[in-house]
Amino acid sequence: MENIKIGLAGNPNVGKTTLFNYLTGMRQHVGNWPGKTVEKAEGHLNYKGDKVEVIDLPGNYALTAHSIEEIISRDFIVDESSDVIVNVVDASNLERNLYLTTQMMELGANLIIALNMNKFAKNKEHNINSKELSKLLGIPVIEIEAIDGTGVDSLLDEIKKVSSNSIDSSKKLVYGKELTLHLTESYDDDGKELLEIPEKHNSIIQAIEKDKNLLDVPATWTAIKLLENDKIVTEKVKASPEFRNIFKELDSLEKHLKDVFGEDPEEIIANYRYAFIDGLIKESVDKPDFEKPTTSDKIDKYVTNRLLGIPIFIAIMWLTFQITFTVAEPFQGLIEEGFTVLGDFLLSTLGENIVSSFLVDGIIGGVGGVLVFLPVIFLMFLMISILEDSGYLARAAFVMDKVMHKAVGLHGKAFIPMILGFGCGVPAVMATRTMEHERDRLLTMLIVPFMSCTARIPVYALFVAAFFTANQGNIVLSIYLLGIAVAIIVAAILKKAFFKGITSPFVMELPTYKVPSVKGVLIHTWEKGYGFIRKAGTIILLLSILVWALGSLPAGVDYGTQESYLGQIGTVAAPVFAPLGFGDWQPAVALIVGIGAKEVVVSTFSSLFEVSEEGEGISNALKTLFTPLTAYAFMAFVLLYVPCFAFVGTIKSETNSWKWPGVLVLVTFVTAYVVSFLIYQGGLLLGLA
Ligand SMILES: Nc1nc2c(ncn2[C@@H]2O[C@H](COP(=O)(O)OP(=O)(O)OP(=O)(O)O)[C@@H](O)[C@H]2O)c(=O)[nH]1
Ligand SMILES: [Mg+2]
Repeated sequence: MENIKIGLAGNPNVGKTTLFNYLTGMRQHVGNWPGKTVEKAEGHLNYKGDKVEVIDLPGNYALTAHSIEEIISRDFIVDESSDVIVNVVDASNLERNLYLTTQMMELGANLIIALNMNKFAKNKEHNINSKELSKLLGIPVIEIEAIDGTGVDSLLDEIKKVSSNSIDSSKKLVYGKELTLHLTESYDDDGKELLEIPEKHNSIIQAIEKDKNLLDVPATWTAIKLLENDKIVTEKVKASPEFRNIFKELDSLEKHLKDVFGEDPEEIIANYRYAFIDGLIKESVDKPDFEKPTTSDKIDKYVTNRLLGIPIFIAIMWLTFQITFTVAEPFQGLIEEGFTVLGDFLLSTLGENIVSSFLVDGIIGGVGGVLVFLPVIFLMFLMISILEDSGYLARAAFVMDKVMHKAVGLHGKAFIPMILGFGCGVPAVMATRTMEHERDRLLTMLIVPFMSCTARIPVYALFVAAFFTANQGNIVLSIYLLGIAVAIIVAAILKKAFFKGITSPFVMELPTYKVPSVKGVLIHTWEKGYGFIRKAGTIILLLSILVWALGSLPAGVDYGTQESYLGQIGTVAAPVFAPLGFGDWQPAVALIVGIGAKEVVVSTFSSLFEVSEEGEGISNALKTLFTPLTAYAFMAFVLLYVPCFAFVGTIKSETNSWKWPGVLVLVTFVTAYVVSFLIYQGGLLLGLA
């Protein structure tokens, strides 16, 4: 029994994780937009008596040192003792995909190409001769269909073959006479001198070859990376005793290339890569001279249209909320009734004492108060999963990108994280890893929390049911749009004040539309929904118990009254919120505990009111504290202030300092305060009180 370690590498959104899941039977996140996988995942399978370890890598277009996920993939190929790299390639975008392939070939990786999405290539009338392609590249090319496992057995057979008989994939790579002369290594694999290279021509290679420590990667690769100004490789070479000589040769080669081509070395290398790919495609792919617009192109003519894009985006969100709130309502009522019956039963059997108060006020009031919104949350996740898997979510990001790039100058790659922020801010922050510039990345992290995450939905659901019964969906839509508008404004201000500088343009790739599979959508919905249930059983439960304890102490007070510790804390904090329209102690307490997790705003209210308003329901209790205007200001505050502990913690771990979490807390709190203030005071002026 052998142990074979393989890595799945390739462009974003080509089906690496789909193949990984098929191979390992695991359930890593798959979705129809680029940049889902940001960390590598590991799994394994047994195939014909061998153990195959599989590593799913984040997608990338290049192997430069520009962003974290590129470095992860590169380090994997360079450092880890993998046996085979399976390059998953989208057959319908062969040209672009092969650009990464050439860079892995520069590394001499032991490569196999898994040609995926062949159906989409056929739809475009691209006929790929994979045998020819394989011959030209000097590496095996296997056609697969990752989604149903077609061809996966042949792929595994090939992996087994190649793992014990490795291929030097750099062999067939040619970069024109000029570069080839300068970048060819002096010795071949067997240590035989390659005599045909004229003397002095490959002197940079010879200089690199003098330091054995630099030879864990091909010397040619190091030279290319030096020419490309790669930060990490440059640092590594600087540490070499040979560095003076190497940089001297680099300088003279750079000058030479500039003289000959009149371009930067980086461009020259890219041009050569494309020329190589161009040749490959001409030889091995038969495609029509004029590409017919695909169905995706036809849909995109409207969906990403300059004028229609935003109205369509808003219309889809509107529909999402209408469906969510209308369908969820009856189910919500059922769960509510269930908890009421359970509470009454506990009270009648246990009588009024500390135990029944703990169970009824603390647990049922707290956790139950949030679980009531399970149907809304699940429906919302269902809708998001459908939008995500169909490919629309990437379009939404694209449409927002156009607006924000013009208005704010924010980097295009910021939009996937922002759209993800509608689900949960934590993965959204992780997704900022694809951004090259630290400044863009930090700015994006600071505005992601304004995208309304699902944890806030219970708060909206509670308030719209009480104050805006007839327009629930519309009001929630307006809150979401408010979040987007605030994100744009805050980004513009921060950018002007602290994050000056030009942002590099970025062309966002739009995945092909797909009819989402029922199974895929249900799996996604469940994965997200399960996260909510787990949260109810952990942080929400803990904070509910804390609220209950503070509401019951000091000994002898009536639960949840102003005399309790909870009431005292709220009374001290309440004046801060008075200018925003909600100056009572209960909202103040709810907001304070809600810093832990937004759902706890709801659990706190339900825990406080379930008893004091016996049977009247929490809606009626809220009506004594809020008017529709102050309720709206309160929802806006919940939308905009510090998202939750988990978010702050993620910022801490992603930036490795306490500075940015501090900035985040400040920015979100100030923004929430200012916006709620404007809503309330503006509403008063308009006579909406
Ligand atoms: N029709 C079809 N769709 C596929 C196939 N393989 C993957 N997909 C779909 O393509 C999309 C992207 O798949 P992923 O596996 O998440 O892609 P990835 O390469 O891991 O993407 P990143 O993690 O972003 O780099 C998903 O919507 C998949 O369902 C395939 O063989 N046929
Ligand atoms: Mg993936």
